[in-house]
Amino acid sequence: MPASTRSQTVPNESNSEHDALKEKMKSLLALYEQHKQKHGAAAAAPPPSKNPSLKTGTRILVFVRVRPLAKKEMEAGSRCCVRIVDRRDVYLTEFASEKDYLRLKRLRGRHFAFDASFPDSATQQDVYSTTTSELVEAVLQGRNGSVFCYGATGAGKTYTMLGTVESPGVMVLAIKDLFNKIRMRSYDGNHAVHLSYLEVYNETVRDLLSPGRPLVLREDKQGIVAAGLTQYRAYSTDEVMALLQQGNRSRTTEPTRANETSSRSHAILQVVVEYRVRDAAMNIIKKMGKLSLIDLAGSERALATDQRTVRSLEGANINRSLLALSSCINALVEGKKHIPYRNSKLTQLLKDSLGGSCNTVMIANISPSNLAFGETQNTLHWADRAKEIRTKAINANEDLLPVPETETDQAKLVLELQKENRELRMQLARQHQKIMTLQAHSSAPPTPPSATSLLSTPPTSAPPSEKRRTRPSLLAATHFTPEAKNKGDEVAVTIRTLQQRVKALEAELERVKKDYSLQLKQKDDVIRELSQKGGKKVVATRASLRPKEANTGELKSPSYRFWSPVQTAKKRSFWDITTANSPSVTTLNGRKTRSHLISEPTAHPSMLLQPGFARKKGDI
Ligand SMILES: Nc1ncnc2c1ncn2[C@@H]1O[C@H](COP(=O)(O)OP(=O)(O)OP(=O)(O)O)[C@@H](O)[C@H]1O
Repeated sequence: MPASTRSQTVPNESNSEHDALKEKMKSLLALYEQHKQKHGAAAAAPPPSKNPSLKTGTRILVFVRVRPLAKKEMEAGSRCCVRIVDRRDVYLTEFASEKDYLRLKRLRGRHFAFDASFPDSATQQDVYSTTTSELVEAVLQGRNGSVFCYGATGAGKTYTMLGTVESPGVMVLAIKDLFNKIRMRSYDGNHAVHLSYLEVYNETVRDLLSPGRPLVLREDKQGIVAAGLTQYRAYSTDEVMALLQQGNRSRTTEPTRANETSSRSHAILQVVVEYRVRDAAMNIIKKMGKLSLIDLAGSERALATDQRTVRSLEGANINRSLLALSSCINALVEGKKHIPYRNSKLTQLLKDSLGGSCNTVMIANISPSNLAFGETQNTLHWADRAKEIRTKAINANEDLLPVPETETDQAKLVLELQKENRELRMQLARQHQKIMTLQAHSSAPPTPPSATSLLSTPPTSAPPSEKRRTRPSLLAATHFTPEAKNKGDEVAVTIRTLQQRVKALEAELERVKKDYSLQLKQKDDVIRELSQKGGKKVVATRASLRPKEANTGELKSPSYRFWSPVQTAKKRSFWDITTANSPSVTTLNGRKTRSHLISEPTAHPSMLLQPGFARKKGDI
């Protein structure tokens, strides 16, 4: 066959094949169209999600932390019965008892899987970043978060939550992170941070920032709240740390057989962040996120602790609230309609964290010692069960409040005025410092002139006008001319001059003080007026919180930032508690608190005192 003929035949065959394919495609498309019309859009949509978390909310994240073997445990010849596998699983080994001759040398073990598990070498930062840092970020987006530490006495709950000065725990790291994140986001003071710290002891709720009468729980729009609980407006990490330290000292502790300074109460630190954002319609919206950090009391069995005295009642109450917590967890896991939150104060307070729309994290603390096998097994079982709890689907702050523009402007103005007030107070403090220095110099005996002072004697030939303009220097007054050096009367004259200058400066300071006080008062009035105009209580302002008093112009303690709606029986300010009024051995209503461990006053408010926190690594 010639090439030309062949070349003609091939396209003819291919064309018919091509047409057949085209026909097939057409019929398939028609079929598809028919199917689409019959089943509608759903046919093309992906199948409904089988992930229950999308329907029922997010799962509680459960982590386990193993603490190092304690000295006592090592001395008692205990063995390590816990192993962390792949940073997730916990392998618990039950060693046969030496007296159990039948099972001698036989081992039993069990695997538990968690979201992550931390070996005894894990740092506080490791624990914080894995468990809590995401919650802090979510709080800044208006979502609530809770972290609670569970475990037997001495398992390391307080260490994990509060930590030590050298290794601060989750509470401190979370607040540090929160302030850093706020600083990065807003430079205009848009975020307000309020803080409260309470304990539940023997079924009573106590304010740890302002210890006094027990608080009553009531339910309002925001959930269960402790009426009269101090809300502290915080501005920096340092002051929060000092507050935590102070609050922790007021916490009820008792030596138990299992732990020398065992926390006998459940402690709840709540940090509320309020801020304003613009929505799509450019309205200003108020948002709020709440972070709850909870250090539960030891979950040990009654026998492990001292059962003879007050401890029996205390232990019963701890067990009661933890039992109530277990019942709630069981009811939540089983999907029951009624969750028995009302069975204890603790569960009432944790209602939001367990069943509400909240990101919840649980850190179960365990000891690695085989002597604590029973407690460890209980904790792991409990934690394993808690994994199944699902909190409500997160609905980033349902109650967003639109804020009218005028109110925002007012709020901004209030913030600016507050800032200005702070600066004025600082200036006042500096002036005060100056006069103190002057007074110290005037009461000191005149020092003989040094070579340098002799050389630096100011020229006497300066024109009178210049002399008047320059402020008389104190140092200049102590300079002696060589001729006057040996003359006693010259010294006396100099002292007199000095005293006159001090007096003049004191008068000047008095005038400055009066000026500043007047300015501060005026600004306070403006702030108060603006707050009242907005129809809202501005919790943070000094004027709205401080009782009316004569303005002496003296520096005030930061106690004005405590906001207690209900007066407590014996209300003390922050500084009162940490200094003069603080008894060296504290028993509050018969309770022992950590403050009995403190012998020296705090050197600097920003320093975390060891006794206020978990004991040192070496002590265990
Ligand atoms: N991860 C850890 N690294 C080093 N030391 C730790 C660790 N965890 C706990 N400890 C130490 O173990 C001891 C007991 O810890 P902690 O007081 O935190 O226990 P607890 O669970 O809070 O006990 P309680 O319920 O009785 O208050 C402390 O001395 C603490 O410093």
